[in-house]
Amino acid sequence: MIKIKNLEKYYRTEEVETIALNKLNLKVEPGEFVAIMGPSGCGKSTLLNILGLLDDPDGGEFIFNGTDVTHFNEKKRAELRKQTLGFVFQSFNLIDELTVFENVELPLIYLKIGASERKKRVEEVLEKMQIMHRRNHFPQQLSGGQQQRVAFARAVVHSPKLILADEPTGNLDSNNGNEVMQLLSDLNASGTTVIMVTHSEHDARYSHRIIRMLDGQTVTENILR
Ligand SMILES: Nc1ncnc2c1ncn2[C@@H]1O[C@H](COP(=O)(O)OP(=O)(O)OP(=O)(O)O)[C@@H](O)[C@H]1O
Repeated sequence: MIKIKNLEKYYRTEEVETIALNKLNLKVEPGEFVAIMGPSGCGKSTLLNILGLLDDPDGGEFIFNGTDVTHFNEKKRAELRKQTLGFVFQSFNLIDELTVFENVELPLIYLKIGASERKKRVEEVLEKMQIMHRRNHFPQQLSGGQQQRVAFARAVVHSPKLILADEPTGNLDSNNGNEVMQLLSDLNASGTTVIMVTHSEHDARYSHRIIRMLDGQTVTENILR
């Protein structure tokens, strides 16, 4: 699903140049659940942004689903993003002015799916995430755990091939955190590829493989199952 070769990313400010990714190599097969770990500043978010087609690399090669996307322009990246990717963030990133239902409906509106099909799919996923009873609430009226379940519903409502999760339990207590990790595991068990950045060894143990990064490179790998 993902083949990355010698990936490079630099950040230049007036005085300094930071090498965020230094000829990084990575392969992820369809159906895998991979955790990415490493100290602050080692390049995890930079890598996740490139994997999520939110940013482009300065060097190297990125093959996604058999297509070379290294030099895709923003229009092509956005198209691929909305069709095939789902994002889950530490800060949930829900839109405060929209209800639960409307937040989850958004990816389907972007895909120009009709209203009755949207309603069906949104209700289905809200049921699955056990948050249907809050469908007309606004994000601020929900607990952290409930907000993350809504964010999950939004991430998966269009059945993406790949879920990218950035510290998905970072703002949750351990009960809600475990629930969210179980949701990720269930999604993965039903065929969705998952790549998750985490600082938590506990969360990483839900994955199949832990990739450890240092100074913009992958350094070790632990195969868990
Ligand atoms: N927009 C930017 N401008 C300049 N430097 C940046 C920018 N974004 C990231 N960097 C630098 O690139 C390096 C990698 O950052 P990145 O955010 O990918 O690390 P990280 O592993 O995700 O860290 P954390 O665990 O703290 O979130 C760091 O040295 C960081 O300071």
